[in-house]
Amino acid sequence: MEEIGFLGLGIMGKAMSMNLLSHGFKVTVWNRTLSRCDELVEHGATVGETPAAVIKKCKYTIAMLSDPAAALSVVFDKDGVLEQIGSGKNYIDMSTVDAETSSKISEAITSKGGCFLEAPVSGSKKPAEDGQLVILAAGEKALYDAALPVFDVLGKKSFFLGQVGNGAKMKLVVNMTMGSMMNAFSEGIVLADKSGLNPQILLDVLDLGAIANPMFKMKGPSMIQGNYPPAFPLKHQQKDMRLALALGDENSVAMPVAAASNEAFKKARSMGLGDLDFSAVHETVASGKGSS
Ligand SMILES: NC(=O)C1=CN([C@@H]2O[C@H](COP(=O)(O)OP(=O)(O)OC[C@H]3O[C@@H](n4cnc5c(N)ncnc54)[C@H](OP(=O)(O)O)[C@@H]3O)[C@@H](O)[C@H]2O)C=CC1
Ligand SMILES: O=CCCC(=O)O
Repeated sequence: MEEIGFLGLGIMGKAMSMNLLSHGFKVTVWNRTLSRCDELVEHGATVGETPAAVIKKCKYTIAMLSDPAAALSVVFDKDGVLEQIGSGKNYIDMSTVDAETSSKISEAITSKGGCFLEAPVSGSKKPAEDGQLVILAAGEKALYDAALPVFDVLGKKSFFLGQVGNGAKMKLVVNMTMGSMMNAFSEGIVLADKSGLNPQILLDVLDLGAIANPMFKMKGPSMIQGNYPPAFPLKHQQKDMRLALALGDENSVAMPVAAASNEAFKKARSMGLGDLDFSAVHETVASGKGSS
């Protein structure tokens, strides 16, 4: 595959573009805060001064941006993707956004002759570093097929889910489930502790039973310590809960558990925890500052 463009070098974008470089891809990077490109340049990347410059240079460009506002801004604003997109150019947005945002981007790109694929991912910082993401792609099938050599480096499994919007929806359903599980887990840890049990033993018991899962196993020990080093920032998890609840509204699906979990994540944001890992929602229970 030719040179890959990469827009957005946050926790995920940095790990993913680093991974592409270490697998021999030529990568041209851009980040809103340009200094974040420096480390990638040390590992062989080139810098594009604007999203438009990256699109001009590369046949394939990937974006990994924080939220719908960022994804739209990078495409539609001055010096954005749309200024250089056209026939022969391919844009793959791997950010977690809602189906409406993704469709807007898709329409703008395809109406100028470019190809579009949405491809949000499951898996966090470590899976991104290790090329173990799960890729949830939808849109132009020919672009999906062409991108498989890249997805094979970034992930352990790729799904093609059909029309644009299906990847975004699948991602939101997964993260809605994950966010609700995290709240139940936090309450369990605090309940064990306050009722005189050893939370570490709770982790051992959970890990041997029917609800054992990698998230509890990986995050439980640091949650008990009150440590929340950011892998998946809490502000992004709350964004995903919000977008999933909107999807529930559109489809008349009652989601009382997700709604309560969203309140807990909002509370955590109001406590200044938005840049910590999403497991920091534990503090809303542990500190006695719950959503009531
Ligand atoms: N972290 C995780 O575990 C996972 C995250 N995701 C999703 O991936 C996406 C990226 O997440 P992550 O890397 O963790 O997030 P970060 O907060 O670490 O990075 C966000 C990136 O978006 C850029 N950005 C934010 N606002 C704008 C804007 N208005 N214009 C241009 N660029 C902007 C930031 O640039 P700047 O450096 O200038 O701020 C940065 O490059 C999100 O959609 C998230 O939900 C999906 C799976 C896992
Ligand atoms: O969107 C973030 C997902 C985090 C994960 O799957 O562990």
